[in-house]
Amino acid sequence: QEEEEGRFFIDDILRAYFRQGLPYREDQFLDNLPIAESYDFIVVGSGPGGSVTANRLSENPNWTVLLLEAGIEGNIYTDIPAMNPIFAFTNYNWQYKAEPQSFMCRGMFDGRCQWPSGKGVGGTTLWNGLFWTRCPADDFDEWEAMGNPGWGYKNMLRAFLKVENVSIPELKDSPYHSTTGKVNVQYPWHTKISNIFLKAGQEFGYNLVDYNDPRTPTGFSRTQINALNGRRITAASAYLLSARDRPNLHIVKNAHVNKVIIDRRTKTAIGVEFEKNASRRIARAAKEVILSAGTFNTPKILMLSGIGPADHLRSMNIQAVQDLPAVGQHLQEHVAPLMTVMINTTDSFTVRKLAPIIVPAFQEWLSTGKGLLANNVGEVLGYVKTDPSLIKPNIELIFTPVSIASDDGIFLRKYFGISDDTYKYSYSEINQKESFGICPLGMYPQSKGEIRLRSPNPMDPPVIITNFLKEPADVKTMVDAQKLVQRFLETESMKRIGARLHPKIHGCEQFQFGTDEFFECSVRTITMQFHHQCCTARIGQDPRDSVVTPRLRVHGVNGLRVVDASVMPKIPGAHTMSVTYAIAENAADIIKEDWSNELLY
Ligand SMILES: Cc1cc2nc3c(=O)[nH]c(=O)nc-3n(C[C@H](O)[C@H](O)[C@H](O)COP(=O)(O)OP(=O)(O)OC[C@H]3O[C@@H](n4cnc5c(N)ncnc54)[C@H](O)[C@@H]3O)c2cc1C
Repeated sequence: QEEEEGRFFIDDILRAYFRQGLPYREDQFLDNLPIAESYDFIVVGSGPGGSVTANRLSENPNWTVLLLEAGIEGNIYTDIPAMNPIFAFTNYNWQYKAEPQSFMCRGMFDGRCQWPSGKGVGGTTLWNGLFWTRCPADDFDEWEAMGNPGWGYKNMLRAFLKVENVSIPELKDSPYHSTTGKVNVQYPWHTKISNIFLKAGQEFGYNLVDYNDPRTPTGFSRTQINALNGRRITAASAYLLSARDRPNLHIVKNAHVNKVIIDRRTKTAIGVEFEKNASRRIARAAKEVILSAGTFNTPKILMLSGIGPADHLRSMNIQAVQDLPAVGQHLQEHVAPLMTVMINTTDSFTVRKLAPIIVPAFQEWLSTGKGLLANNVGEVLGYVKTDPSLIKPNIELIFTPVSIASDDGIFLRKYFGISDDTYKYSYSEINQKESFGICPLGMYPQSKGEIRLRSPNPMDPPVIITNFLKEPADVKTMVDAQKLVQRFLETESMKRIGARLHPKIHGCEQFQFGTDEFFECSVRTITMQFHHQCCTARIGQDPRDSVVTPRLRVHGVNGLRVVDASVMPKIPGAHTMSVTYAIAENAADIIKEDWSNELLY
């Protein structure tokens, strides 16, 4: 009988799902066609970079495109916004970890930062945090001013408008939003406490704004997320589902690319070597290979192919094709302290409160796309300045209706990798007490890390050296940001709910709470990462300091480009997904233009 009931429940889920007009996603990409020997373009990786590129190139019926992805497609659960951290524990995550560092993540297991990145058709958009943010316009103008024509705000805005289909009523007529793109954007279903965050933001001196409008980069807002009717929109659902039946586009999942095959005589990429179903295969590219494997794996594949710092390649016994010292360098990321705020009201969420309502919440999400599960957890954003004389915001305040202590250390602690000792000392006495979280994210960090090969074996994870919080300026910003949060908690709305910072952090006992030393220790101990890794194959004119040209061609190698978050010349003051989509739309135009007259190429 139990089995029958289970069956009934699953059928019910599927029926409700179909009623929403959304196809159930298992086996969307059947992967049952033989792989041809040669295609015009081979795209590696199906995140926003690869999915957009494969879609746009296969719009030309005269071009054949092969998209190779190491993972599999998403499913009904990856569609649920509130479920996102769960997939860190699955095969949808490459399961990389940074090397131990003294600058940050001191309170994590073995002093190592967890560093998730998505593996699947749709890339990291299958289970990321859904924050849809761009950044102040001049971040892109700075990219252009670094010597990269075509990457200023004007072109990026054109690309954002191509990507986006906004369904927030008050933004539909804005010249900075669009209703014709492929990625739906809406506000998430929100909790009651989010209204208090917004009100406190106004009391703190900030307006309610559209943070994606370049005229109002500073202010508070509900988070815009990439979802439709409470369901996640991924790079696959936006860009691949509609294109998967094109006869000239071949999407192959479970295909791990080992390296690019390069004709050493002409220094031209002629194909890729990949593994599928435990056998090693080769596919040839008549025109180009495009790497969209993300900030960690794109430089890894380049180095395995003989493109990278010559001394490092030598140490790995890899014969260099092209000495490019910047491959894997300039790694940047956004970090923040994870701040826990205790309150006197019953507005936050704890495991105890959630347990009895989780099944009804699932049913509500299935039938209406609303409710708790349609919430992306980071539901309000505030773009603020630690120093009023700054010309643009330097901190993004992220408000969550739960804190690290809300779940008894069962789940979030493991997601962040916080060690048992650190958790026990810092949080056990506030387990499941009413609290919420604030993360003041530093938008413009200066510290830089790097990616290196661990070995010449393509299946080995790369070495990730973070170095974040190495630069004193970054530490000062994080200290100032925590003092700013202290001041924020003095607003009337925050005082009314009894908001106060939880003052205890393991390893920081020797410092008095509220001092610079304490705040420095806190961010170095419980370091929250946002996984906005970028810049390891950055655009630039100078091959000594960049990896691809402004046309995204790998310096010194023909027929090879990179289109993903790794090409960003500098980390933008935004979560990086929408920026990567826009980069890829821009890139597709560039590639089409370059091939519009093949004789000129
Ligand atoms: C946990 C998490 C939460 C995040 N939350 C947000 C957020 O809320 N908002 C936001 O804007 N950004 C967020 N990001 C960042 C954002 O998701 C990325 O910036 C974006 O997905 C980058 O796109 P990409 O195309 O460069 O790479 P990815 O999306 O990572 O896609 C790369 C793809 O290449 C595939 N691949 C890699 N190596 C190989 C290989 N050897 N062979 C074949 N395929 C390969 C991978 O499996 C993957 O599918 C988050 C990231 C993480 C990890």
